[in-house]
Amino acid sequence: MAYVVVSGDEFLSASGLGDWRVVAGQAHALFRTRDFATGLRLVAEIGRIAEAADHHPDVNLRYGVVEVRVSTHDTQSLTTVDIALARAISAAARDLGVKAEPSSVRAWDGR
Ligand SMILES: C[C@H](O)[C@H](O)[C@H]1CNC2=NC(N)=NC(=O)C2=N1
Repeated sequence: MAYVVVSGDEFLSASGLGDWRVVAGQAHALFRTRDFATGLRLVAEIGRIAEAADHHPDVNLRYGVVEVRVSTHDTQSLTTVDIALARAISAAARDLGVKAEPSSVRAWDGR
């Protein structure tokens, strides 16, 4: 795929990405899901979105929390595809009544 690379600032200034923060070149969101079942539903929806787009985030499911990290592996950067994926993930969370907590975003291990 011909990716269009964007900087962290360009990613964050795209519309509809208020849930997201950029840490070490990757975009992160943290969703407070309140319980495990809601977290599982959000992860399932993220999986459906990722497979449809053939673009896959990293996901960390815990009790009450789903952390999501997005970047493009092929370019080792953020791209316009990450913008679309992040928007779709935020919309899925909103549809489930799940709120993001950008102030709690942190970097986590592994790429
Ligand atoms: C062949 C396939 O299209 C590629 O490997 C896709 C799959 N999913 C992907 N997901 C992400 N996040 N970055 C990629 O570069 C990527 N590449």
